[in-house]
Amino acid sequence: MNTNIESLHQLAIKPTRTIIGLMSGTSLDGLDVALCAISGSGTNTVVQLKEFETIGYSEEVKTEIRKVFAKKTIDFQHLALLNEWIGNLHADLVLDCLKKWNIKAKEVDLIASHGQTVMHAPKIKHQQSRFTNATLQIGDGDHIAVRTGITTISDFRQKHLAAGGEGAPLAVYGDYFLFGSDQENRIMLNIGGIGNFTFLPQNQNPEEVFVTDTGAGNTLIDAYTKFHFPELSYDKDAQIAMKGIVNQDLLKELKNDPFFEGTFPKTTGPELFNLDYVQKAINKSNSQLISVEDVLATLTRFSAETIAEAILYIIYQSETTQDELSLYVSGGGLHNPLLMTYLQELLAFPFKNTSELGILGDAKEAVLFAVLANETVAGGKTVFGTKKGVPSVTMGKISFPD
Ligand SMILES: Nc1ncnc2c1ncn2[C@@H]1O[C@H](COP(=O)(O)OP(=O)(O)OP(=O)(O)O)[C@@H](O)[C@H]1O
Ligand SMILES: CC(=O)N[C@H]1[C@@H]2OC[C@@H](O2)[C@@H](O)[C@@H]1O[C@H](C)C(=O)O
Repeated sequence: MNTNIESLHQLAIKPTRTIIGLMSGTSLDGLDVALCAISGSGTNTVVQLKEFETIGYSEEVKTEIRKVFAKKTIDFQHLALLNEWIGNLHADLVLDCLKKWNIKAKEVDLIASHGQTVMHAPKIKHQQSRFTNATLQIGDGDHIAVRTGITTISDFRQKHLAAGGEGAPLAVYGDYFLFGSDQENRIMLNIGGIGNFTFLPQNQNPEEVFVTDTGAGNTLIDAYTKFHFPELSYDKDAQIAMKGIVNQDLLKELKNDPFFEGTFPKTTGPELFNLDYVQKAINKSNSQLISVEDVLATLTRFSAETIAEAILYIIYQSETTQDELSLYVSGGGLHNPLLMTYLQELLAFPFKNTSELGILGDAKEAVLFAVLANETVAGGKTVFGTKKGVPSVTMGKISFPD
């Protein structure tokens, strides 16, 4: 037997596995690195977050990724170069973290790597009849495994596509395993570049679990801020948006897109929600003369309203009353005070931070990929029923270091 298969078997039967989850999302702010101790699997999964770091990307890295990110036309050679380059970059960032944490590579059982999404193309977006849903993450797992010496599980989204999903959101699996409760109905809301949420009913029936993207989270706020203030990558603490007022005509036009009329669940990305989207809405609503501050206030309100409307619709469908619900927020949007004030205005139930459930909000997505890798080696299929969007599969490809 290949010794790698034997070691995989050994780590699958260990009581606790040390798994590093890596997430680099649509905001291109950096790589989230979460060192987790994970025992059990499925709904018996227990995670202890041992260490967490977000390592900011340098301007050079952001510039190289932006050359292909969410673009229809790219230099194909550059994409091939980046696939290897990002793999090795992520491997180096993991090695830096291990050094800082004083942990040896051989003490880590697995790396779970999401990679960098460069294109998300559900059929509803590309609308080409002969092709189905597609998504592409780069930063190949073989490079991470060879460079770190740690077995790496990566490219989680392709199995989801193969089994009929849109390749996202994957958060639902980890959310259900880690945060399902028989004490309350829960909404696990993540506000990254894109917003998404999982609904976890108190009855804990996996067939009633639900997940969807909601539309823009921070991505339009970030893009518009960067366009007008090139030295800034986001509107820190909503300092700019707070000086503006919401323009109702622009808001109405921003919400006037087929994405919002499509049935749930659905997924999206910066392929749709980008500067061009904002510019078109400004032109159509004749709001060319409004201030940058007003546009940012309106974009912030747009994110809040579309998140809130999606949540309220799903709650209504599930016949859950609002006083039986708690909402746990994670992702960078949690730190935007204006966005959070708007959301709280629109949703009447208690807001909590995922830290109250033992996982730091900023770390949640990286932890979720560690949980997915744990399922791949030590778990099994959880049956989420035939509901579109949550295929009952384990995900990820295994790369051995030698
Ligand atoms: N203090 C703050 N004030 C305002 N916004 C903030 C603050 N801190 C973080 N953010 C927002 O959070 C973003 C980063 O969020 P996060 O890291 O969750 O995104 P991501 O993982 O890249 O996204 P996705 O999950 O959609 O792929 C920043 O780009 C910024 O818009
Ligand atoms: C294709 C892709 O990378 N999608 C991301 C993105 O960021 C948020 C939202 O859009 C979500 O669908 C997904 O990430 C999280 C981790 C998910 O799959 O649950």
